[in-house]
Amino acid sequence: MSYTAAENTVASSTWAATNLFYVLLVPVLLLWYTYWRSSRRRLYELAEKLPGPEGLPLLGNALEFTGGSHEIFKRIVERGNEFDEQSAVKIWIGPRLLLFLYDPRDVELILSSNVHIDKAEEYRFFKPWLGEGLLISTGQKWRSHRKLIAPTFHLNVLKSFIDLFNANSRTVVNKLKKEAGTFDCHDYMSECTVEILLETAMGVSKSTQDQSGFEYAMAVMKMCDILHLRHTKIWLRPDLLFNFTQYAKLQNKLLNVIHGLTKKVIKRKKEEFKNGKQSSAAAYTEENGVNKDDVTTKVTSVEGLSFGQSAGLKDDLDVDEDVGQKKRLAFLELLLESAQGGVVISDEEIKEQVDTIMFEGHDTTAAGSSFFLSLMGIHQDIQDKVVEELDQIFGDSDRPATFQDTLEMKYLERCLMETLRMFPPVPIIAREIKQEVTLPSNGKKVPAGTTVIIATYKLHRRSDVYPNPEIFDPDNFLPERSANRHYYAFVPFSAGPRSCVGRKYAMLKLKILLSTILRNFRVYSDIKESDFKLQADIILKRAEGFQVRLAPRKRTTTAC
Ligand code: HEM
Repeated sequence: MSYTAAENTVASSTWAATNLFYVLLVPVLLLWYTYWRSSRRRLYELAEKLPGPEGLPLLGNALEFTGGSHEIFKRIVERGNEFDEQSAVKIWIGPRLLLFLYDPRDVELILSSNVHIDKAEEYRFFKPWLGEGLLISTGQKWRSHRKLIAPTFHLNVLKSFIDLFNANSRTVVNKLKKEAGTFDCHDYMSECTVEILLETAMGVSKSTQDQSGFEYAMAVMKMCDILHLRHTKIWLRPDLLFNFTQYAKLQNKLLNVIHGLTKKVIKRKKEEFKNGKQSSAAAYTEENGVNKDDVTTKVTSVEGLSFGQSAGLKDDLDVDEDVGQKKRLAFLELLLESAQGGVVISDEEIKEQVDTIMFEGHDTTAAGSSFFLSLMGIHQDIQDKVVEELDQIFGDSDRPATFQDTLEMKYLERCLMETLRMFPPVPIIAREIKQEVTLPSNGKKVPAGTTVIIATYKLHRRSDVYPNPEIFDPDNFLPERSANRHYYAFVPFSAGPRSCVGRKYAMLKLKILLSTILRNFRVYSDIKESDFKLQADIILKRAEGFQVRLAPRKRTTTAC
């Protein structure tokens, strides 16, 4: 078939246009690249002066992140040790400059700031899951939602949860009785944590819950695996490539499970709210006659520490308990009440905050409690001391714990702190630096555009701060040892304006849960902490699972 004159004209002009496009594309790309490099000149100049391992052209140090989670974690820790003399270490992931900080003075500079509050670019992988929830939002939205949510984790509200913490701890003890031999305690801790969150922060009563708690916990764990892969595998970072992988399909399935639960929780709570039904905590308090006067105690600092952070540090959770009998609402109740006018918070925003609290409140405490049980299993002498303290508090009684009891669990608290020191469930915190800063530790300048990573795991193992940092020693948190320590040398819950909003909730719940378990069982572990295979996940975990054995305690009765 031959071309007509008109077809020939069209073909040749298309060809000319294509040629022109390519002729123009090259200089445009060159121009763009020159502009991009020159706009980053300051970043390259300052980065040059920061210490760090050599990288490859274009890829930088991205190849350090190959292999499984455990290998990556091990490699990063070993590479970090090579730079022990330095207070900060830079790496490049492609064009992104990352700076690891582990000197308490530098950590203070970032965490105490009201300016450096923007989360790193990497947090965007959470978006399909958590939307603009408290963990990743920024600016005015974060500020107003933080102001709204922080009071729902006030000590006065938390005290109304104590009976539910006790009841759920008893349930997990009964479930654990079925375990003979070695098993992974994380599954139990995870399920129980989800159920406690549903009953307390979400106010959904046990009778309306179903099996979805366990399903949810498993989906969260798999979601974290996918997010972790996106953090470490450079080719999974762009959405364009990720969306073509099998991980994207799996992510959609998991999000259906996760969002399915949150939507169900909000729907139920809205219905209850409409019908004027009170929350599980309020109902429990009323039914069981919890002393209302008990709800107005002053802020309590234990052994020089104030619920998970150094006593010298204060945040918006440490406001004076001066509200008297004024009613404070639990998390979801308050959000629903605030949503009535639709001005303070929208339905979509409530969903994002519920997803955020369910994630942040669940996986972190599940890991913390599982590490604690593993360490008790290893250090039998330390476990003896914890049990001795519990015996002094409870004697032969199998009564539930009160708030006052938790204040007396001083040795258990030290063990918990030491667990969070050695195995911080959130091993790194990342911020995007929008303004150039000078590091107090070495006077070096950090350029705007850097992703600063607070390396909590490494910070907590500094030998100049903690003598024998690799040894599990609860006495590290004796008041006399903590007194002169830099406040920012212990930040398992972060610190400053973006500190963990669930810090007090977590500490109170962990004390009741773990004391209940130890009042009922002796814990054993055959794996020493030096042999733990730590996993570089979003949340720090053991790759081999949290393997422990339990034996019933002699004086144990059916319930405590
Ligand atoms: C042992 C338990 C916990 C640990 C170690 C922990 C640790 C942390 C850390 C390190 C951060 C800062 C993260 C970052 O900046 O990237 C954080 C933030 C947060 N945590 Fe926790 N957390 C725990 C339990 C909880 C609980 C029980 C809740 C809620 C019930 C919770 C809710 C949150 C929220 C909402 C944020 C974001 C706060 C903001 O940016 O304003 N966490 N947590």
